[in-house]
Amino acid sequence: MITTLTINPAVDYTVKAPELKIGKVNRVEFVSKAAAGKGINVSKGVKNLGEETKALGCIGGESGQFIGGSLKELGITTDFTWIQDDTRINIKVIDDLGHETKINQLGPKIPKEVLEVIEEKVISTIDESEFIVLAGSLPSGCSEDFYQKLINKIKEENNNIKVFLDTSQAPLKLALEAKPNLVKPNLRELGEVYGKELSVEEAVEISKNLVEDGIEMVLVSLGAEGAVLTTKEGTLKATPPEVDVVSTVGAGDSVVAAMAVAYLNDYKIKDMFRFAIAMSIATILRPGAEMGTLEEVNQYLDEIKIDKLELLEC
Ligand SMILES: Nc1ncnc2c1ncn2[C@@H]1O[C@H](COP(=O)(O)OP(=O)(O)OP(=O)(O)O)[C@@H](O)[C@H]1O
Ligand SMILES: O=P(O)(O)OC[C@@]1(O)O[C@H](CO)[C@@H](O)[C@@H]1O
Repeated sequence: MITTLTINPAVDYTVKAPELKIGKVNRVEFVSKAAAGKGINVSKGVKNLGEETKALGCIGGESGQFIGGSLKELGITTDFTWIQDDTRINIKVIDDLGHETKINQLGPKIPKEVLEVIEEKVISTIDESEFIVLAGSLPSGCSEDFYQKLINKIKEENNNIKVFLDTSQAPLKLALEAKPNLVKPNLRELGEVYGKELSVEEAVEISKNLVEDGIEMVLVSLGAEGAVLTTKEGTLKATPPEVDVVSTVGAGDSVVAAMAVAYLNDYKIKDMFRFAIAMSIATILRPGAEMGTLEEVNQYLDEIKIDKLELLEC
């Protein structure tokens, strides 16, 4: 089973403002409302790809109830911890120029006792999980080393379990020291950790160092340019086909979901990467944070170009 933790879930409202005007009244067309947050999106993706998943995290208020209800409808097992304050609402604004403006709230403060309960739930799921995916920002109340400490605890409990991490800024920087099995920053997020804007070549160099330090797989996503995946076997570059994007929200999460599913099913690295990038194409052709389906992924597999970056091989 693939367990996900979303410590800062969200209800995503996606709206269309054909010509978004800053500082003016914008009349928008409502597109969708979805249970989201990075780990929850990963669970939705895993479920669509036919594997068992359980979503952990903390939710509160009406938005929390909406998330619980939506995941139940999708047939996803959950074990959320309730908090007093409302789960945040994130707004995604799509315009006719193809921009997606993302307005993400910080999220409610999580009491210390709730964090302890969540940690216990993560640890107690270890025996029934092959993977634990930790994903998304940390809300206030959570110290920046939350993921780092949690990964250390998980690994102490059972070193065979695979931990996939998708976060950014200080929580990512600190958690790299705990050596999760997979990290999936985008190019900007990786640059933030190293304090500069990175070229793809520099990102690959950093990825190689991280792999040498003991992180099994480093996948740096590059938006429309695809992604680079570095493992002990070397570095691969995936190039997706050009498509008419509906919404890129959750594209990165769909990559994480598909990597976990492919890993669980013993795919070879190249096939795993192709599967994950095909999943991202299936996802960006759907509105809001909707994830692609297995049938759609199979349609795009042959359209993903995978190259070995020979000069940069580990
Ligand atoms: N415009 C696009 N055209 C084709 N593929 C895209 C496009 N945008 C994203 N993708 C695919 O989705 C994958 C993940 O996208 P991206 O790098 O934007 O992730 P991300 O920043 O983590 O996204 P998010 O945080 O919204 O989940 C890319 O590696 C690529 O395969
Ligand atoms: O604020 P965070 O936790 O970094 O990201 C939250 C979020 O932007 O990530 C998902 C897309 O990846 C959205 O569903 C959600 O609104």
